Amino acid sequence: MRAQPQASHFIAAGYEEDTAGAVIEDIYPATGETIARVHSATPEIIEKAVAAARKGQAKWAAMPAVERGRCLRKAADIVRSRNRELSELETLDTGKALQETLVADPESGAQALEYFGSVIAAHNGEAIDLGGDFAYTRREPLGICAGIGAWNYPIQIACWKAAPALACGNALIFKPSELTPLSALKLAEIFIEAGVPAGVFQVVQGYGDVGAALTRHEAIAKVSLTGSVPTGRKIMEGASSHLAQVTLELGGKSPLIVFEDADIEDAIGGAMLGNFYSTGQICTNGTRVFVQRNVKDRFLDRLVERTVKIRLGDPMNEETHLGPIVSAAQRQKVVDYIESGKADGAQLLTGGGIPKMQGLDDGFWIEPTIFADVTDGMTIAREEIFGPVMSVLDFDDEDEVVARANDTQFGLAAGLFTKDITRAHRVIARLDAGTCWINTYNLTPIEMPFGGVKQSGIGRENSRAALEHYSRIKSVYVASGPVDSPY
Ligand SMILES: NC(=O)c1ccc[n+]([C@@H]2O[C@H](COP(=O)([O-])OP(=O)(O)OC[C@H]3O[C@@H](n4cnc5c(N)ncnc54)[C@H](O)[C@@H]3O)[C@@H](O)[C@H]2O)c1
Repeated sequence: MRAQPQASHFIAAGYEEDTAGAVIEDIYPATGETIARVHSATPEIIEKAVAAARKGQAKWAAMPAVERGRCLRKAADIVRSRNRELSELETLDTGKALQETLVADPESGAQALEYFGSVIAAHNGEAIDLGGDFAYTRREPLGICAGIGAWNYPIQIACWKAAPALACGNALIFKPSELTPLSALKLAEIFIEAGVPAGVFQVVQGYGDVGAALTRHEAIAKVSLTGSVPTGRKIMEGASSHLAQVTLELGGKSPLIVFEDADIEDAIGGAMLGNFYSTGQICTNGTRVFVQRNVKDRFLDRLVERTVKIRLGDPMNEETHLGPIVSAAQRQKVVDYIESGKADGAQLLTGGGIPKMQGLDDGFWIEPTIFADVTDGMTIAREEIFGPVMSVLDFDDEDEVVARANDTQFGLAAGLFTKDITRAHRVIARLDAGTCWINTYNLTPIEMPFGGVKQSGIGRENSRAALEHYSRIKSVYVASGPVDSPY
């Protein structure tokens, strides 16, 4: 299987190559085959991208917002019309089941383009009456922004950053994860087709050093990262060299709380969705499932019954539920966490191994895994695993579970299941998390702000909140009479 792009980077309005850059092997996680080879951006490529962004951004920012919005909505239509092609590419790059990518990946990107393409014309400054004199504010773009992506939702991440950035009149230089370089290039082609000027959305490939070079570049006004907490720290440090703004969407170890009065089948559905979808490679996953003690046995019995029915297999087969993990290194990390869970005395209820996959044995497979009797101090309850490993913990009462849920450096997401709606709101208000769900899990509609607190991040993506992070306010005082000067 080959998915070789025309060239590694997308600069100005077309593909560009510089073979002096380090080679990036793009591997199909289901088979271990190399599907493409691209080169990491050299300093010359980065400078070309910055120069083209300067030109393109000036033109783009001068267009009325309603026209920029029209281009973004056209891009949304093109993404939708190529959904299958883009989904297949995303499946090749990530290994995620086509059953998922067909409904979730390009489509959520299209929703971002459509949403920001629609709301931007109404995103204006304000007029402030000062009693005769007045002031007004302008919402202006920041200039050139850099987007740096993780590998779990490549085209969605590119769109979640590009849509609000471009809507506000910025240019975006996007660096995909080195593990998933392909779909952002297709998005760049689509923007050009939709009428977005050259240089406004560009793609440079690279490892962390390219992300670091972009972050430290003085022309970059803002860096938006989706990635891990350690990378977030480095980006904040790099951006501080010239006080660039940051949006950081980082990792998590989110609590999902099941109270005794919950609809148990729903709660199990939420816990499975929030631990196994995308083979567990979702930042908001509710990987600490707290179940109230008197419903624990019922919960676990049905959870295992339902989990063993999950179908692993060829990701391109639309009947397949779960594909492999993205890379051999990430799979090894997951295996190590499973071993640590066993060594710490958690009870392995199902999974925990590398399955036999006929014809796909060189892929990076792992079974959906459930541990019960997990306690707060165990490594599997404290660290982000980023694989299909669910930890189930018991609790007795509300105060206790809130304190334990909050006892973590992370604060990305949280969820709870209960029929007592008063309790639902009371507990949600007490949880340290940026994105929460009541009686469901992991739904992230574009209209809802998305992001974390504590070490899970800074800033918000999606919703009108994202527009605040990609524009700056200019205040203008307007006098209506002579200057009242004592001199
Ligand atoms: N909050 C969210 O929205 C969200 C969504 C998806 C994934 N994530 C998180 O992402 C992580 C998994 O993704 P990952 O392994 O690709 O993360 P990562 O931090 O290793 O890499 C993310 C990106 O940062 C780049 N990078 C690495 N070092 C850099 C540096 N010094 N300067 C600039 N860029 C650098 C990488 O090349 C990659 O493109 C998990 O922690 C997960 O929770 C968060």
